[in-house]
Amino acid sequence: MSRPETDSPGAGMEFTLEDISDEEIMRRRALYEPFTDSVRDLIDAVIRTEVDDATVRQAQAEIAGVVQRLRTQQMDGAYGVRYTADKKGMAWGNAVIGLRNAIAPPLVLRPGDDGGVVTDATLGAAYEGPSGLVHGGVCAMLFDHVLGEAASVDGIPCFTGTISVRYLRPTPLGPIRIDAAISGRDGRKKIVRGTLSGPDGVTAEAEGIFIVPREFEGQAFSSWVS
Ligand SMILES: CCCCCCCCCCCCCCCC(=O)SCCNC(=O)CCNC(=O)[C@H](O)C(C)(C)COP(=O)(O)OP(=O)(O)OC[C@H]1O[C@@H](n2cnc3c(N)ncnc32)[C@H](O)[C@@H]1OP(=O)(O)O
Repeated sequence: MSRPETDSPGAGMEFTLEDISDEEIMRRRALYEPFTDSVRDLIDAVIRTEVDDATVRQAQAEIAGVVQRLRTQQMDGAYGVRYTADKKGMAWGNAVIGLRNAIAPPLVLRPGDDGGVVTDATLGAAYEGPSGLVHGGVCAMLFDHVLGEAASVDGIPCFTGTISVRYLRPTPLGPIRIDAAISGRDGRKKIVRGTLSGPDGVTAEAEGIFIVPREFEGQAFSSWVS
């Protein structure tokens, strides 16, 4: 299956231009958002089902049938970081924000009051580490992305150089919120801080050093905050 043309601005990063109208984006969103949500539901159902063995085997055969049908037409490789002609980001395969990635919660980011970014999400059974609690690696992954978005609010994408997470108390599965903002700049480096909160307040803090690749210096892409 052919793919849209890919642009490689450097640093091993590739962006793929999808020259499509807003109506086409809306059409694809309306198609894939509920489709992917139903797979998220499936993941949750698989973890928590208590049906008998025969029903599990029958469900497995039905899922295999669906997979086979979807495999009849597939793109090569991963989805890629796509954007529209007016530079709207469509990272729909992304592990954290991907609209077409059932592993992603997916996070939806919005600008924060402090020039940073904020997101609210609900983390269910698929994100469990200790019993009833969010996996520490999941917290780190979400921080990595949200801090990365906060580092990139001026439209210049950054790579994570170093990130450290301080787990203050356990994060219960359920509603969470992440806030992040740039706290300092030093040449191509941006220092970003963030917090993860549950219903009873902050449960973890993170600090990261995000680096603008040399090739991107002075280049403006566009805001990724969707
Ligand atoms: C049209 C489309 C719109 C796009 C709209 C954009 C919005 C888009 C938002 C996406 C948000 C995604 C958020 C997810 C973020 C990831 O998950 S990124 C994936 C994980 N990270 C990686 O894979 C990075 C791998 N590492 C590398 O590629 C390279 O090591 C780096 C990080 C680019 C640095 O390489 P470099 O530029 O050659 O670094 P170098 O010149 O040696 O050093 C520069 C400075 O940084 C320091 N430094 C270097 N490495 C490190 C390090 N690891 N830690 C700390 N400091 C470091 C150096 O000490 C030096 O400091 P100074 O001496 O200047 O004080």
